[in-house]
Amino acid sequence: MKLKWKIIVLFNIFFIFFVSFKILQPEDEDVWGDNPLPSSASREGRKLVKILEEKYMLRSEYCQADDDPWKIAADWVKPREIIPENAPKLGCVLHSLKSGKILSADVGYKGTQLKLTLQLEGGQRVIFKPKWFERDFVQETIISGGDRHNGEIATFHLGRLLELRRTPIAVGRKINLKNEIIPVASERLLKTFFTKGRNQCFYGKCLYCKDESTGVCAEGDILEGVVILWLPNRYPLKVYRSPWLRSYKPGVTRRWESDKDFCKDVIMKEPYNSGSMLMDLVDATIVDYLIGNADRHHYETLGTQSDSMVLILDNGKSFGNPDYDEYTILAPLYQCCKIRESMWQTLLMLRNTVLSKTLQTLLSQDSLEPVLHDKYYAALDRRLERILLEVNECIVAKGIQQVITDTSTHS
Ligand SMILES: Nc1ncnc2c1ncn2[C@@H]1O[C@H](COP(=O)(O)OP(=O)(O)OP(=O)(O)O)[C@@H](O)[C@H]1O
Ligand SMILES: [Mn+2]
Repeated sequence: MKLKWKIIVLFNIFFIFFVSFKILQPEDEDVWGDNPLPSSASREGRKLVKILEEKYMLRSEYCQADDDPWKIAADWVKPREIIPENAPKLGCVLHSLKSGKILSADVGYKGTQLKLTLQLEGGQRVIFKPKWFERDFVQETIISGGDRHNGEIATFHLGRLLELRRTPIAVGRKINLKNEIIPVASERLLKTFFTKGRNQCFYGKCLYCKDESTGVCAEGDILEGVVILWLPNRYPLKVYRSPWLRSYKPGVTRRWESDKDFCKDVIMKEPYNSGSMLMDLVDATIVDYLIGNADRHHYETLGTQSDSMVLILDNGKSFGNPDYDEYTILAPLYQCCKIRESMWQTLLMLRNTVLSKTLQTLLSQDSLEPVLHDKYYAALDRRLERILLEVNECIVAKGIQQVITDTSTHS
């Protein structure tokens, strides 16, 4: 064959290989299934999701022989965070929470809702909030209904993604009431056990725990719920009434609901006139709007310093309706028109479904997956946009200097 023909044949072979490779190459968009990111954001978004998954997914569930999970978790707690940004042992702690032997079980310690206080092997105290609803159950109103155990799990991981890390460590667990609770239950808890058909039930002791009609039932002996790690006692919790408290009485409204200048008064007074409290409340508001929690009537700080963090404790009244967004939850944000720069940047980063995609991956690691009904992922992305819209409106009205506050000062 002449050289010229050899070159033509070789060129054709190369061309065929090149075209076949391009045809067989997997489409990037496949990763997103039916719901691709907008094309302009897709490449950047995919990269971000990958980075965040890399950062936040649990690598190993298992503890090393010399790991003490309870000491690890207690050492994590600092005045402004419950877990560190980088927590490679989180898998070990969550695994211990969901599988640790239950040494004793008692009625809930505080609060109005049914819960258990458990002591796990190694002496760790935890709370167990039981499952009441299926994932697709829609609550009648924003403040009605019992706790959603899955909301506690989702909010813990959402708190990590938002770089707040002020939500208590929570993990799904199925407990066998007959084998794991009844043999170690306190007398006062045991007294509240009863059966309904073949299901084991109990009604515990709390404000709303009355009798069998207010009890919760397992499926057979197995009760699904969330285990929440108790915070170490070295920091006393201090309770504050939220300035944006709802009235809870039909027909009665509170001042913040009608007074657009309400925040002006709040920021003049203790404890909001200095320290980190006001901006911590704005952070909590953002979490609450995303999860649909209109029930943060009180909040607690970890410790009593002016920069002690506002804990985002008790997230059970969440994820009750994926199709309804309660605007007034955002009142501290749109009335005060202030947001920390770090929070703003994080929210901007999580746009274009990065939030929902990443959270979905993180939640898929919980043994109770799916933790949330699919509809809530669209709700999270929609609510995130709404928050950013409010921030923009504030910037237009007041100027960026007034609205975006410096992270380093917390306030
Ligand atoms: N992880 C925790 N570590 C330490 N203390 C906690 C923890 N979780 C809850 N508590 C304490 O127990 C109280 C009641 O817990 P929680 O708010 O979850 O219960 P609740 O029954 O839903 O309360 P409420 O009726 O006020 O809504 C909290 O206000 C807090 O003081
Ligand atoms: Mn509650």
